[in-house]
Amino acid sequence: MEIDKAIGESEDKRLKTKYNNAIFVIRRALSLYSIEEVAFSFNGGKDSTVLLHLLRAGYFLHKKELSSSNGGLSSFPVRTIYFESPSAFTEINAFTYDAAQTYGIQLDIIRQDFKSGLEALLKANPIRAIFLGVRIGDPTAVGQEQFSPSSPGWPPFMRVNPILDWSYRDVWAFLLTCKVKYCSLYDQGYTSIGSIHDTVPNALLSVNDTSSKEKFKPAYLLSDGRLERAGRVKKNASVKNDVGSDSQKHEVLLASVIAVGDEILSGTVEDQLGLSLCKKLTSVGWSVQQTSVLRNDVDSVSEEVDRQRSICDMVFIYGGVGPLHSDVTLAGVAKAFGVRLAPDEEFEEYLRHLISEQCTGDRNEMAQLPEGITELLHHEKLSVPLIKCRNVIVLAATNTEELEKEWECLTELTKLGGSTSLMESKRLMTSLTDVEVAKPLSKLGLEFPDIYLGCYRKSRQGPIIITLKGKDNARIDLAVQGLCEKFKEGVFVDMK
Ligand SMILES: Cc1cc2nc3c(=O)[nH]c(=O)nc-3n(C[C@H](O)[C@H](O)[C@H](O)COP(=O)(O)O)c2cc1C
Ligand SMILES: Nc1ncnc2c1ncn2[C@@H]1O[C@H](COP(=O)(O)OP(=O)(O)OP(=O)(O)O)[C@@H](O)[C@H]1O
Ligand SMILES: [Mg+2]
Repeated sequence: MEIDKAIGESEDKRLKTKYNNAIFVIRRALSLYSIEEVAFSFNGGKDSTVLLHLLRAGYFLHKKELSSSNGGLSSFPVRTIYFESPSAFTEINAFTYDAAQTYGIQLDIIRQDFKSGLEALLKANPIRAIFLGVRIGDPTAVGQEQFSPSSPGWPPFMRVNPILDWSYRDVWAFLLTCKVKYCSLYDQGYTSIGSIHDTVPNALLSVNDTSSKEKFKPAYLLSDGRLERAGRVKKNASVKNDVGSDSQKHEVLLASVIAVGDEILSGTVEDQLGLSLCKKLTSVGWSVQQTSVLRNDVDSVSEEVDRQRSICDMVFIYGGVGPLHSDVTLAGVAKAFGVRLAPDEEFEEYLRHLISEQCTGDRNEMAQLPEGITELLHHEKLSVPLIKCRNVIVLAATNTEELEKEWECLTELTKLGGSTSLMESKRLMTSLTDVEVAKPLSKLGLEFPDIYLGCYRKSRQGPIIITLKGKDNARIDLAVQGLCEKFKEGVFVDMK
């Protein structure tokens, strides 16, 4: 079998591992289900094309083991389904039909939507499992395993995803190493192909050319595989790096700060990062709603993150980030969002640079990130990008110096401060007793509902410090004036 031979002869260790794992999944499926009970969902895309060749190789190896025959593979008996749509690219249709002919595949063309088509297919055939070329990073891969039952509301069958853990680069390494044909659109800058209405060549492959027609490099030259869908026209708005939508622009943004560390709870280590973060957030106009310290425990983290992410605009979490057994923060964040941790090739690359000589094996546990929700925020000053999972920022800092650097980069990258309207504030000190100020202060609160009034004392007998905060300086001045009028002159000292 030429594919098995090509991979065997390749020196790409990673590709060999991916290939062997995929073949293992295929052979497991072929042992669990009879050949009449399986189907292959083929659409001429690159992932589908990889799967076609893996399935042929897997089937060949499976058959060889059963019959100890050494013959070639002239036909491929796995039922192959193609959902043909009027909005498919002609190149995709042509490639799909061509491949079927080349490899002796009997194509079942379905001209219905996925769900209805599958319902009819399963009614008419004993199919129990369907092979798909779904990969981590695809929007539909979230929550899937290599064997995943179809979703509730879909006809019942097993989705088999042999290349779920393959990266964009793995796909191209396979297609190029095996020298197999793929759809011509990939050589014209298309990196992921949907319909003619939502797919254009990937702008990241654009070649600056003086002639009027824009040219593109082939898909396999895209260096950052995470951007393979950049050629898909987005259904809803653009990806934003800045926090706070326009509707929130004039509201105070709410933050929650979470520390993870048994050592903080036992008093062994003092948490200085929380204090520093609260100061920083406040200084750029955020309102910190809560700080919490959690045990190094996945469920504690997931429950707290889940709660805070729905209440606050942004959650900042630190501690418990790394490869140790106690480093559970990312697992907790993943669980809070109902996704799993999955290897992130790009992050792995950064870590490899950082700890290259200590890196053993082909998997780095630290490179596992919450799947489908993670955005890496790069900054030239950081050796490893910051991790942002929707509205949760995972900080790797372990001391205030490191935090300082991460914060600086974060504010530059996300406009943390720029998108919010800064709060104005004033502080007053008085030696009046708390009994004397209590009532007038609560009255002031009712008169100025838009002004935040905070009080604290440095000691039981010492002076009281009153903070007034709001978005409008004039309103703060008015509140201060209102407060002073309730007392004798000179009892409040302006602390600036
Ligand atoms: C064979 C097959 C099985 C599918 N099974 C499911 C499923 O179990 N659950 C689900 O939500 N979507 C299922 N889908 C739909 C895909 O997840 C996804 O919606 C589709 O591939 C995306 O195509 P689109 O971008 O054209 O909408 C299935 C699709 C195919 C082709
Ligand atoms: N119209 C379709 N007919 C049959 N199978 C399909 C169809 N659309 C999607 N699939 C299945 O879903 C998988 C994932 O689709 P997806 O579009 O992500 O990958 P692809 O088309 O193989 O490659 P690309 O990401 O380059 O478009 C396919 O590999 C295929 O198994
Ligand atoms: Mg596709």
